Amino acid sequence: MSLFPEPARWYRVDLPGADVTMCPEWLGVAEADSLLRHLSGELPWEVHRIRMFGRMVDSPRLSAWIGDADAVYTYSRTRFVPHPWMPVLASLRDRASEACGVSFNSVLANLYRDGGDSMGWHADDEPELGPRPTIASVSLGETRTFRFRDRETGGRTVAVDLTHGSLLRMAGDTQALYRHDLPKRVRVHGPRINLTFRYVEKIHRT
Ligand SMILES: O=C(O)CCC(=O)C(=O)O
Ligand SMILES: [Fe+2]
Repeated sequence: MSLFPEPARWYRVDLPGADVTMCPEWLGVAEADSLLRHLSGELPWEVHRIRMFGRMVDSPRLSAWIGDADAVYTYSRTRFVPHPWMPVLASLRDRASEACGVSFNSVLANLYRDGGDSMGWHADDEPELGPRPTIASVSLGETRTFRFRDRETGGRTVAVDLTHGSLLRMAGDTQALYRHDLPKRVRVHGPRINLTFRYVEKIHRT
C-alpha cells in the first residue's frame, strides 16, 4: 500500500489525427457512487426532442442542459437555454477544467435509464463549440461502450469502455474527423449518467 495517492493514470485512444485521452479512475468509487445518486435525484431531467431522419422524435434517454446563463446551445437543431449550476456540478466542472487545461461554461447531462437507452452517431460539431472543441466526458454508473468512426470513410470502429468514475477527454480535430455513439446494450439493466463539459461561444445573431 502506498502512503500517497497515486496520480490518476491516463492513456491515449488510438485514433489517427484525433486527440482522445482516457482516465479510467478519475474519480474514486465512493465519490462516483455518491455523485450518481445525487445527480439522478437532483438534476432537472427531461426528454429532449431531436431531429431524426427529418422528423422530431423523443430522444432515447433523459437529458439536462446546465451552464452559465449565456451558454445557449443548439443541439440537433433544438435551442437549449441552460439551467443554473448546482454546487456539486460547478465543483466537478472546475476539476474537469483543471484536468483538461481549458475552461467550460456548460454541461450536457444524459441519463441512460438502462441498456435500452442510447445515443446515435453524431459529432459534437455545432458552430458554437468552435472548430476544435475540448470536451470532458465524465461517466457514472453502468459501464457502456462508446464508439468512434471516421466521418469520411466509415472505416473500422474503435470502442472504449466508459467506466464508473472515468474521464474521457476529446480535443483537437476529434469532432472534425470522427463521429461517436453509445449503442444499446440489452444486458445492461442499471442506469448510467454521462456529463459532457463544454465551452459554448456566444454567437451574436442579428
Ligand atoms: O453518453 C455518452 O458517453 C455520450 C454523450 C455524447 O456523446 C454527447 O452528449 O454528445
Ligand atoms: Fe457527443
